[in-house]
Amino acid sequence: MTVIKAYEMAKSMYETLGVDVEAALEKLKTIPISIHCWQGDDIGGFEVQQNELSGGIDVTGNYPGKATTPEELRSDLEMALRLIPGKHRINLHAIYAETDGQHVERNEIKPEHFRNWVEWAKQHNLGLDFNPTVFSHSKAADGLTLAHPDEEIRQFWIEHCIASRKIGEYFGKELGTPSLTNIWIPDGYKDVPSDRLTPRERLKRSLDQVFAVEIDEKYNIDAVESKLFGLGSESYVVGSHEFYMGYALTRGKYLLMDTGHYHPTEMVSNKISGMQVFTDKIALHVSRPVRWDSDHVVTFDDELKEIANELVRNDALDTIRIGLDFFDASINRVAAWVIGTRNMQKALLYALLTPHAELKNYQEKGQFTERLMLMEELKSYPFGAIWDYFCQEMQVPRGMAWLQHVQEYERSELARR
Ligand SMILES: C[C@H](O)[C@H](O)[C@@H](O)C(=O)CO
Ligand SMILES: [Mn+2]
Repeated sequence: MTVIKAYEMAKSMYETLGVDVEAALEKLKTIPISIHCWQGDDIGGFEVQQNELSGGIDVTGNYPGKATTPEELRSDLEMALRLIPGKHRINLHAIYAETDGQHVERNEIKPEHFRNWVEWAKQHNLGLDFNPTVFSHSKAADGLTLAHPDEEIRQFWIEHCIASRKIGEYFGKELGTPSLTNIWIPDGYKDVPSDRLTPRERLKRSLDQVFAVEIDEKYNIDAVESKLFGLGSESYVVGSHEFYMGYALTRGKYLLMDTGHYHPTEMVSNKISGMQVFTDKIALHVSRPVRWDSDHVVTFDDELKEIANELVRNDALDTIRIGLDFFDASINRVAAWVIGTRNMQKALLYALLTPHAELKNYQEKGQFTERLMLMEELKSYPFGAIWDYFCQEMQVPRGMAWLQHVQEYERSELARR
C-alpha cells in the first residue's frame, strides 16, 4: 500500500473520533525542538584549555567519530537535521565558544566567540539557545559554584552567567527569536549536610546578582534548572526543585524541568499542570533516566507520550520551550540525535491525534470506564501511517530509511576522525 493510501485510511479512522488530522500535522510543523549540541561531542566543548567533564554528570561509551572541532560538530548537526522534519533550534553551551586559539576565561566570553554559530544558524534558519557552563572547570572542582562560601569563586560564576545572558541576547537580536539561556549548576554535597539553608541563601543572592543586569525578554529568556542529585552530590543539591520553583515564581523566570532530575516515580508529566496554574514560564529538558539521571536517548515511551499529551491538552505548545538533554557515546551520535528528536515529535503527533475534548468530557462526567477504554483503543490506532505521511510531506526519509544516510555519513565522514 502506498504511503498516501495508508494515510487516507488512517486519517478517516481518526476523523471518526472527531480528530482534525490535517490541523494536527500543520501544528506539528510549527513546534521547534531545541536540540542540544553536546550529544555530538560528549559535552567536551572546544575550549583551548580542556577540562575533564565534571559536575556530577557522565557520558559513557566510546563509539568512534565524535566531533572534535566546531566544523565537525556543525556538519554532524546538519546531517541530523536533514533527517528530522521541521525547523528547530540548537542549544549551545559556553564551552562551544570559538576563541581563535586564545584562552578566554569563562567570565570573559563574548558574543563574538559565537559569531560562527550565529552565521551558521542564519544559513540553516535555526534558532539558538544557550547555557553557561558552570562545571568542568578548576573553579568548580569542589562541586560548588554560585553557592560557594568563597566570594571570589561566586563572583567568577556570577560574571560567567551574566556574560552568558548577553550571548543569549546576541542570539536573539541576530536571529529574531529569543534565546533561552538556562542556568544549571552542580552545587551540592556528597554526604549529609550540617547546614542546608546557608548555601541556598547564597545561591539566591548570586542569582539575584546575575539577573540584576536587565536584558529584554524579546531577545533573551532566563531559565533555571533544578536537580535532585548528581554523582558526588547524592545527599544534597542546593538548587533543588522547591528552591528553583520558588525562585522562578517570585522572579518571573522560566522553571526548567529535566525529566531525569526527580525521584524515579516522580513524573514531569504530572508537574507541568501544577506549574501552569501559576505561570506559563516553563521549559523542559526531555531526557530518559534509567535508574538514575543517566541521560539515555529519548524513546517513544509512556512518559514521553504523557508529557506531549499535557502540552497539547493544556494548550501549552506555544508557551513551553521543549529542549532535549541526553548524551550517549555508546551508539552513533548523529543517530542518537535523530532517534531522540523524531521520538519527541512522534509523541507530539500522537498527542495531537488524541480526542482530548472527548476524554476530558468523560472524566468530568465520571465516565472512567469510557475514558480508560478510549485511551487504550487509541494505542492501536494507525498512528504510524500518519507519521510516515508527515515525513514524506516534510521531505525527510520515513520509517527506517533514515539510518542508511547516517551509515553513509559514518563511512565517509565519521570514520576519518
Ligand atoms: C549539559 C547540560 O547542561 C546538563 O545536562 C544539565 O542540563 C543537566 O541536566 C545536568 O544533569
Ligand atoms: Mn538538563
